[in-house]
Amino acid sequence: MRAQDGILRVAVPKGAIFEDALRSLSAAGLPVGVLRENDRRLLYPAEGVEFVICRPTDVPVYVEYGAADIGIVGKDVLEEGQPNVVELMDLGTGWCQMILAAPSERAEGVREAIRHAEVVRVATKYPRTARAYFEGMGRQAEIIALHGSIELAPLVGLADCIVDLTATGTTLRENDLTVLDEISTSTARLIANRGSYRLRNAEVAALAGRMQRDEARIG
Ligand SMILES: Nc1ncnc2c1ncn2[C@@H]1O[C@H](COP(=O)(O)OP(=O)(O)OP(=O)(O)O)[C@@H](O)[C@H]1O
Ligand SMILES: O=P(O)(O)OC[C@H]1O[C@H](OP(=O)(O)OP(=O)(O)O)[C@H](O)[C@@H]1O
Repeated sequence: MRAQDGILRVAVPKGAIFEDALRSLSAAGLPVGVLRENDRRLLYPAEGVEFVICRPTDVPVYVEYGAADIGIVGKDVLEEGQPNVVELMDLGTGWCQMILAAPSERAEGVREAIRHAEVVRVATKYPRTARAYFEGMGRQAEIIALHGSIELAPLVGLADCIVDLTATGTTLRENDLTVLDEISTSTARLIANRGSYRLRNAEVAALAGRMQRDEARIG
């Protein structure tokens, strides 16, 4: 485990929230100009800080274990993984919705199957979230865990429906899927390692204080 008294290390997610994460970190005065999303270089020492670029789902892992002091990650990932980290701030960026969806032509059938407590097959990248959603309704589901392109699964008979994220709605539309239910909404969060938060509180709190929230999406 690394000591928490060195240079602050920040985990930055590549992908959908990369640019917004850079904007937030830049607003806090961090020198993000060195970062390149698609470089093969993954560790970026900069002035007074060090950045790591990783997959979004891995950000909380680096932060929980103290390999990074702080990081930026979607609320959806936190709800799914339940990492032991401090959630410092809702940045308001990276808005998206977790939805239940099915092929439009079979949407009514899937709705009825769920209503009659039949076991439906659900493809998702978020198995815990999907299971909790069905259990919350007193329903059972067979969860098929996938890693991407979830919308494909019900089109080829791998699943009846999906639990996945939507933002613009383009992917649902392009694949003729209908939203059956809105499960939750997600925005990007600033998270901190518990030890870093305790031992470097002034530094971490000051940094969070300088970050600008995108108020439009904060409820
Ligand atoms: N279409 C979208 N528009 C805006 N934000 C999104 C969208 N899809 C996902 N997000 C948000 O951005 C985060 C990163 O999504 P992205 O699609 O880049 O990574 P991922 O492929 O889910 O992650 P991993 O590679 O670790 O599996 C998500 O956790 C979510 O909070
Ligand atoms: O509503 P939209 O704006 O179309 O965005 C929704 C898509 O974005 C995410 O996919 P991502 O880009 O992460 O690719 P993936 O399918 O490989 O996970 C999500 O899983 C949807 O597929």
